[in-house]
Amino acid sequence: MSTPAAQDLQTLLRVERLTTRFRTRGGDVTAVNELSFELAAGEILGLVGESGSGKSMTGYSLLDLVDPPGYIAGGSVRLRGRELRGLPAKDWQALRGDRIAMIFQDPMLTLNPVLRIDTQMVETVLAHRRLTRAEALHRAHAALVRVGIPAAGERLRSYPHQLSGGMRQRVAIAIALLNEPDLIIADEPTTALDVTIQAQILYEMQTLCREAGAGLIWITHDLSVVAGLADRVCVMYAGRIVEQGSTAQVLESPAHPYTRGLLDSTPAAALARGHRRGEALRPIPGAAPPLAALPAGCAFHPRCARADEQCLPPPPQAEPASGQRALCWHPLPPGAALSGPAASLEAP
Ligand SMILES: Nc1ncnc2c1ncn2[C@@H]1O[C@H](COP(=O)(O)OP(=O)(O)OP(=O)(O)O)[C@@H](O)[C@H]1O
Repeated sequence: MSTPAAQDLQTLLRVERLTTRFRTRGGDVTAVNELSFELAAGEILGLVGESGSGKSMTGYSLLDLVDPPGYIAGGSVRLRGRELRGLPAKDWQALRGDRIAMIFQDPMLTLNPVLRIDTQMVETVLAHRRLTRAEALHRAHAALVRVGIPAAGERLRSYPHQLSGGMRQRVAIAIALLNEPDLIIADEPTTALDVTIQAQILYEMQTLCREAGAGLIWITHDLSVVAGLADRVCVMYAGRIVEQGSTAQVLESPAHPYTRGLLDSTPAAALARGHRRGEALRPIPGAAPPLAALPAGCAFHPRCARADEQCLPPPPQAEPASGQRALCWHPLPPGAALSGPAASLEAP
């Protein structure tokens, strides 16, 4: 039998009850609410949800990059068994860009506009590795090739403003991969790219994770990206993970009515499930609530056709070990028909 410490080592990342709040004039609001999930080495986790559900803030919280008025209010983040919460700033500097890398929606959060690409990449390598400049440059070149940048040698001598938006994003991704991190957190980095380039980058990221055993958290609102990329999925709503499980489980047989609603309002997913072209998609009625005015109990209940008075107390904690994946009093039964009418979601 393995000890808890040994189990921690097998699990690349273990997040328990991570909570992040913002101080506002009306009082504190909770943007990341008791998040718990695990990630194994070589595994890809898709973090999905509507805008404002807390996906990016989760990424920043994992990297201890929450700026005031935000603050991490509690929880634990362990990387290979090592607790990261409460680490001194110098330890975080050593970790970021080395063992943990983040790829942002905006590549200019990574790139320095006044430095050539080769300078930035070589500095990133040498900050964490005892290599010669020539070796670091070789590594930078290889990273650019890996993300599909043509004429990589020439690009290395460019400044960021000389590159297209798509090219800048690929350079930012190459920088994140430079030191072969254990954990990569990618926040919608391919949303603005052409579909062919997006597909190439998704393929490269998948290969990298499989070969190097890196864990990848891919933040997105796009379920079709998750379907093609992720091994497991966490679905977020109003700061909470409302459902998690394997990609096949969650996308083919969602247990939470919100996941079901997301799927029913996603064109690519709806088409894949046999919707006819031109057939109306079913958007989720209403809008996500502001954090400052979350409904009592399950935050999704005002938009949920399955809701009743039982949904007013907080929903039960999901316990994946027992097979319960959804934070819901009325989860959809396993294998509920997806191609037929969503009777359970339609207004009575
Ligand atoms: N400075 C702030 N003060 C108060 N609330 C904030 C602040 N910054 C972010 N929030 C809130 O935190 C919540 C989570 O935001 P986050 O950016 O993580 O959402 P998201 O799911 O990544 O959305 P998107 O897909 O649009 O990036 C949002 O509801 C947002 O209003």
